[in-house]
Amino acid sequence: MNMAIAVEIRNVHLSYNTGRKRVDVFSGASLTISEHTVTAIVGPSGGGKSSLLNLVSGIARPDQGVVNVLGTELSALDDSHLADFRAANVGFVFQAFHLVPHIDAATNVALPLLLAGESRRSAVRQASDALDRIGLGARASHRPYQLSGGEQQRVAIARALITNPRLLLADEPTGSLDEQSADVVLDLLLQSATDRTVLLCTHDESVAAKANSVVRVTQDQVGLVAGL
Ligand SMILES: Nc1ncnc2c1ncn2[C@@H]1O[C@H](COP(=O)(O)OP(=O)(O)OP(=O)(O)O)[C@@H](O)[C@H]1O
Repeated sequence: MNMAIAVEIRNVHLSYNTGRKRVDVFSGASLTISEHTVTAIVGPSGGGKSSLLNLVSGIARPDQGVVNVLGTELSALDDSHLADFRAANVGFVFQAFHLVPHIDAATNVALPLLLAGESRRSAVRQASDALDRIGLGARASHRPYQLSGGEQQRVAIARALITNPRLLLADEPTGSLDEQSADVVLDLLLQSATDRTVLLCTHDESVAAKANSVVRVTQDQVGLVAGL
């Protein structure tokens, strides 16, 4: 099968400098991810899973090497163009949901559209439709603290997808959920891959087993262990 490439990482070196101490995370990592696939990123704590997502989103810049995302070489973009690229192409889901606490679910989902300049009326209508589609229509006017963890994560996914990004990055999206809620959230993420490329970090083997590909990240090594 000839698939387009969504992410290409070539000979990437990444280190963090904290005072006098330097942490080398990647020393020549390479990886290719096909479009419209779900890739699980697994590996030990501290191995570099979040760092890999940060490279792909441009939040972390490599010391050396190429990070090409959706055909764009990220090192060619300055911070402002990188922020535009991210807003247009990348959705994020985090383990801790990161919903804004004092606004309701519909407004949380509408936020990326409001930030992109859409009218409040149109943004909230689209957000309410998105919540309907994932079975949370009746919760649209609830604030995050009035929702279960699984419901909050579904709201966070709706928010990440509201701009229809080509790439969805999820960092331990099921890590703080019970098994049943985790299954619902994972299904939502998997379904979303029909229209986009999904990368998710996970400690959970059963989550990784549902992905198309599994990438193992250990200190200094990034490698495809299964899949496309
Ligand atoms: N901002 C930073 N400054 C210094 N070191 C950092 C920074 N961010 C991450 N590191 C270090 O880089 C290495 C990789 O961290 P990273 O968070 O990418 O790992 P991870 O696989 O996602 O870990 P976990 O599963 O525990 O979340 C670790 O040794 C970590 O301590």
